[in-house]
Parts: sequence; structure tokens; C-alpha cells
Amino acid sequence: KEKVEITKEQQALMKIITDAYNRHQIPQDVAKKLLQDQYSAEENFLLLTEMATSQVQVLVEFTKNIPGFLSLDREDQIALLKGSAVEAMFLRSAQVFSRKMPSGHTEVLEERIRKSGISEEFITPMFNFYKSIGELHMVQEEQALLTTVTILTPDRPYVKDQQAVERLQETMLDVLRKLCVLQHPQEPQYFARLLGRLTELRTLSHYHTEMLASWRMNDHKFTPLLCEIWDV
Ligand SMILES: O=C(c1ccccc1)c1ccc(-c2nc3ccccc3n2[C@H](C(=O)NC2CCCCC2)C2CCCCC2)cc1
Repeated sequence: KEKVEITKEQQALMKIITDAYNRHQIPQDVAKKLLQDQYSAEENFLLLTEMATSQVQVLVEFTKNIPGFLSLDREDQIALLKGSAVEAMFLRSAQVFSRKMPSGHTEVLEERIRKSGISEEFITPMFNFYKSIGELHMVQEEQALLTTVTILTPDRPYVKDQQAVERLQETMLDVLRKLCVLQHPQEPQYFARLLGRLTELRTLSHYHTEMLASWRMNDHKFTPLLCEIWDV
């Protein structure tokens, strides 16, 4: 049985990324807000655009802490952020949804999201994704590295130097693979399952423009940043 060992450098890399991931969190907790009150579709949409706008801002700050990211071509950095923002938002939403909450709270949260204004056809795939992320019981290092791997996807539109991004992503994948083996010794397929979620995430994010357009209300207003990122 091969001995898996995380090197000193990989340990340091993981600490930088995890600390940055935890530091760059949205200040206001959307789950708490949703558990407090029931909102109209309009209010929910406004809440979503506020949360998503600040999440994009913290995502930009987070990527500055990914070793090597700032050495990439400037335009490629933008292409990677633009290409991963919706996926990062769904990944963060899944982590918020899967957080341990007092009994009954998750059910209330699920109900509020189901009734938030998002159209029926997207509810099932979205919750299937949230639940499949929850079942993984990721530790925070795995969550931070999974988001980093998502950001460092070489085949995003308009990325020029894909090899440079691939090299960075491989560095992160190697640490994540070892971490999975060490954290889940009884589940040799855990790393493969984790990467399988990224495929599900890409599929879910593929519908993001339809999901936004189909919110049960007219006149969807977006912030300038979201117009940039969400292509709306
Ligand atoms: O349809 C959606 C969409 C949005 C953008 C692009 C494409 C699709 C779309 C996208 C996320 C969620 C979504 N799933 C959630 C799971 C748990 C908790 C909240 C969640 N949310 C929304 C939310 O605020 N997400 C935050 C979470 C932190 C990071 C930034 C985003 C609220 C918004 C108020 C109403 C109820 C759901 C619900 C729906």
C-alpha cells in the first residue's frame, strides 16, 4: 500500500489557501437571514444579487492568495475569475446549505429556497447538487482546495496560456488527492467522487442565465459587477 505523505511545501500551500478561504467570507450570513423571515420573490432576488455581488468581491480577494495566481497573465486571471464565478457561488451556496444547523433549520432553509422565486425546473438539480456536496462531509481544507481547483480550470473561455493554468491546477490537485486519502482512508474513491462533483457543478452552472431569467418576477435588476460576471 503506497505511503501517502504531504510534503512541508504542500502543508504550507494548504495553510495559505485555507486561511485565505476562511478569511474571505461574506460578512453577513444569508442562511441566518433566510431563517429569520420569509421574503417575496423580489426581496429574495435582491438578497441573492447582494450576496452574489459581495461573494464575487471576496472571490477576487481570495484568488490573490493562491500562490502563483498573480504570476499568470493579467487577462488570463480575469478569464479564470469570470469563468469560475458562478460555479464558486454554487459551491459556496452548497457549503452554506450543508453546514451543521440546529435540527429542523435545514428543512426550513430548504423550504425558503424552494419558495424563493427560482423556477421549479432548476430546484431539483440544484438541491441534488447541494445534497451530494453535503454527503461528502468535506473538511475546510478540502473545501478551500476544491474552490481553488475550480478557479484554476484551464479550459475556461478566452484563457490564452492554458498550460500555465494547468500546471497550477495540477499542484493543487496533488495536494487535494493526498488530503482526501489521509482524511478518508476507508474511502479510496473519495477523491474521484469529489472531482465528480465539479462535473455536476459545471452542468448546473451551465443553466445560470436561464435560472436568472426564470425567477418568478419581471424586471430583474443586477449590479454592474453581476452584469459583467453573469452575462446578463
Ligand atoms: O438561481 C440562482 C442563480 C443565481 C445566480 C446565477 C444562476 C442561478 C440561485 C443561486 C443560489 C441560490 C442559493 N442557494 C443557497 C443555499 C443556501 C443558502 C443560500 C442560498 N442561495 C441564495 C444565496 O443567497 N446564495 C449565496 C450564498 C453565499 C454565496 C453567494 C450566494 C439565496 C438567495 C435568496 C433566496 C434564497 C436563496 C439560489 C438560487
